[in-house]
Amino acid sequence: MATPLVVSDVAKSFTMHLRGGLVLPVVANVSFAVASGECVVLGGPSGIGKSSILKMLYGNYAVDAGQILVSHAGRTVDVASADPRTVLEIRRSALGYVSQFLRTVPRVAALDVVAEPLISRGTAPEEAHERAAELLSRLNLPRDLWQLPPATFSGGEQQRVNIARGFITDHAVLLLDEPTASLDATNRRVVIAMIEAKKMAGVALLGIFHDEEVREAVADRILDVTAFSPRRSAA
Ligand SMILES: Nc1ncnc2c1ncn2[C@@H]1O[C@H](COP(=O)(O)OP(=O)(O)OP(=O)(O)O)[C@@H](O)[C@H]1O
Repeated sequence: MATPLVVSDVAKSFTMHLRGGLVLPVVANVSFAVASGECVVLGGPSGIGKSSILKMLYGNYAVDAGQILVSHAGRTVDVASADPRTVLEIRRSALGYVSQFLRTVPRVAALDVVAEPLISRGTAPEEAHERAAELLSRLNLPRDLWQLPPATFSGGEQQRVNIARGFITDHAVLLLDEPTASLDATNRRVVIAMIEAKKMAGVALLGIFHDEEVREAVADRILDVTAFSPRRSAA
């Protein structure tokens, strides 16, 4: 079976157009792979480029160089050079992402927000809603919130909706950007167990976790992003 995620020689810099075109190099020569059933955690100090790496992998940020190979169902796609339509297709079928904050859509109920990725992959709405309800109940989201749009939910409630939405599919690769940052200890433990279940199912996980307890519990390997920082020698 092909390795689900292979990153090779990726580089990224930001050009600050409002600052006379100042170029800020963020990472260079980023090379690593995440195997099926493995959870790799991106480490290193604040501002070193951890979130930028996740955003490039998900196709939110363009890359200056390198390849981001995602394998799924016998084919491999390079997210770094894929056209937008292919990126959307790979997100739907193979590449999941739990961002730090939920992007709420007005007037869409929490249960529908969570069920949507399954429905868009062809699961019957009833079955998708059942699965969404299971996840929301596992994450202790009060049942009377399920039919409400999450816009007015607390930070931790929104984060749990976001986690449920990200975990509902069986994507081969799952990117996690501080999914437990706003959670209490009980729900952090639920998320740790959900990550363990994904590993058992053979998913390749790559995440950022500032919480040490969570990091220790889930990480098979910590990858220090300082090694990819072009600014490290200047620091
Ligand atoms: N869209 C952007 N435009 C310009 N600079 C950016 C942009 N996104 C990130 N940066 C810069 O890139 C560097 C890396 O930021 P990034 O958010 O990836 O770091 P991080 O390691 O995830 O930090 P933290 O742990 O604090 O979240 C920072 O210097 C940041 O200011």
